[in-house]
Amino acid sequence: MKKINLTVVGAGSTYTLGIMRSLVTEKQNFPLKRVVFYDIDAARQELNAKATEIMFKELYPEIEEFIYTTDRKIAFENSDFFFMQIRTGGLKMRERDEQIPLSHQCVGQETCGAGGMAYGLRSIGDMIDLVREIRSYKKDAWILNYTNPAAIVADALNREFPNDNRILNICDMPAAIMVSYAKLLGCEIWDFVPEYFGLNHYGWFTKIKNKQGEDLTQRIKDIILKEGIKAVDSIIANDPSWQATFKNMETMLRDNPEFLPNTYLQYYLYPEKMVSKEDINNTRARQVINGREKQVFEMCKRIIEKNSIAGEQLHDDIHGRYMIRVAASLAYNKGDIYLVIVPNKGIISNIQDDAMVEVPCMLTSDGPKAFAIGKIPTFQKAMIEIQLGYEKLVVDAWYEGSKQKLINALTLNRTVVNVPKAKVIVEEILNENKDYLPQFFK
Ligand SMILES: NC(=O)c1ccc[n+]([C@@H]2O[C@H](COP(=O)([O-])OP(=O)(O)OC[C@H]3O[C@@H](n4cnc5c(N)ncnc54)[C@H](O)[C@@H]3O)[C@@H](O)[C@H]2O)c1
Ligand SMILES: O=P(O)(O)OC[C@H]1O[C@H](O[C@H]2[C@H](O)[C@@H](O)[C@@H](O)O[C@@H]2CO)[C@H](O)[C@@H](O)[C@@H]1O
Ligand SMILES: [Mn+2]
Repeated sequence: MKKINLTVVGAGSTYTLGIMRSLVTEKQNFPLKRVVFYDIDAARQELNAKATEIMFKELYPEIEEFIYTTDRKIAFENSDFFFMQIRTGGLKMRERDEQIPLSHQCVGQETCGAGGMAYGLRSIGDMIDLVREIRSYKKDAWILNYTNPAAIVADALNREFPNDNRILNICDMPAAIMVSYAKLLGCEIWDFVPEYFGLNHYGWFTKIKNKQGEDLTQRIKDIILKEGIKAVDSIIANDPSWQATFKNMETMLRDNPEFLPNTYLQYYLYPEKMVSKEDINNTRARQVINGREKQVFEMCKRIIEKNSIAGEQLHDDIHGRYMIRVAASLAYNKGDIYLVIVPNKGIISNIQDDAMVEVPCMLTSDGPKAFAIGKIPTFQKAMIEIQLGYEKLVVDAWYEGSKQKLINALTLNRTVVNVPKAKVIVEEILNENKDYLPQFFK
């Protein structure tokens, strides 16, 4: 097996340490030669880097070189794989994305509704810029993107790099849900062959089989309706907000038992309930700042201080392992099946071709190959079409600097709908994001 050179872009992320620990778990599947960290925030990255260096010395001495840098040339010129996970504007801007819609009694969320629109508008420019520069050094490297909102980022990257099938947008949510299904059945997520369709954070599992071909769907539904379902992956197991989200998955299934829903549908199906449980002064961003972000960087500091990971609860996680397994299937032409986000091009036959859809794909060194899904039912088709209209209008608006298209986008979005609300929210979001979006202020 040829050993891989990997670059992590946005290496100051709260997820970096978990991904690095997951690389240890997956070292047989995805053996590494060199790891490079790149971030624009040197101080933030350095904490993750110094802790990672210590962990690699203890658990992954086979890695020949580990460096961290803010220099793009050093970071980009020699890698086979790029894991992208930036957050333009940071968690501080995430908080504003959540607060602005909430102040108008609309869902305030990182990737859904008006908050997702604001975050999408900020992410597009940085992501296009980064991918363009990576491509100037490495034409054939695999670029695996986690940067959110993945639906909007995927659409923009597909417009900008239409013939580049080595850019894959990925979400860990379906995998995290499957980890919980696996727990219910007493098996492993890697035993599952999922059938799923939708847009990112907006989809449904239609079937879950095991690798022996046994259909497990009804058993999973029955257990959820009888016993409930819990978040069990290491990052989210002890998080009350994620447990509440998994509880809502049960409600969604009870209200419509046709398919197994993605957790994120809660924001579109129960927007009033989601708004009513929020505290505008303690939205999810604030919880992450006081929770995951604090814990991760405190752990880094302890590891650096002790010069060892001994005694630390440093776990692998599905977020890391999913990305790494996707990468391994591409690198080694394994033909494994994972859910990724790809141009529709007839996969869902009654949805437009240029939709970026999240579907099962076989992953080989030729890139992702999706399986035909055919026609989807009227309810899901209509849900997808309005959301797709919203996503397309947001990306159009970014290119054109069109405020009207943003208002139209939010008018379509199930979390806003009313034109007067759409207008005032767009106005406030643009004002808050002036520095990131000069095209709207010409
Ligand atoms: N697709 C998924 O399912 C999934 C799952 C989890 C997280 N995410 C996404 O991963 C990203 C990281 O999340 P987080 O909560 O750890 O955020 P974070 O703010 O902790 O980390 C993001 C890092 O990106 C850096 N950054 C910002 N702009 C950059 C640029 N232009 N170039 C290089 N680095 C840059 C920041 O300095 C920061 O260190 C977010 O986009 C988040 O939404 C996606
Ligand atoms: O509110 P946050 O920052 O805790 O989470 C936002 C992200 O949520 C999903 O990712 C989960 C993932 O599903 C789970 O496996 C584990 O890794 O935790 C992640 C978040 O904590 C979602 O898929 C992402 O797109 C969101 O950014
Ligand atoms: Mn996601």
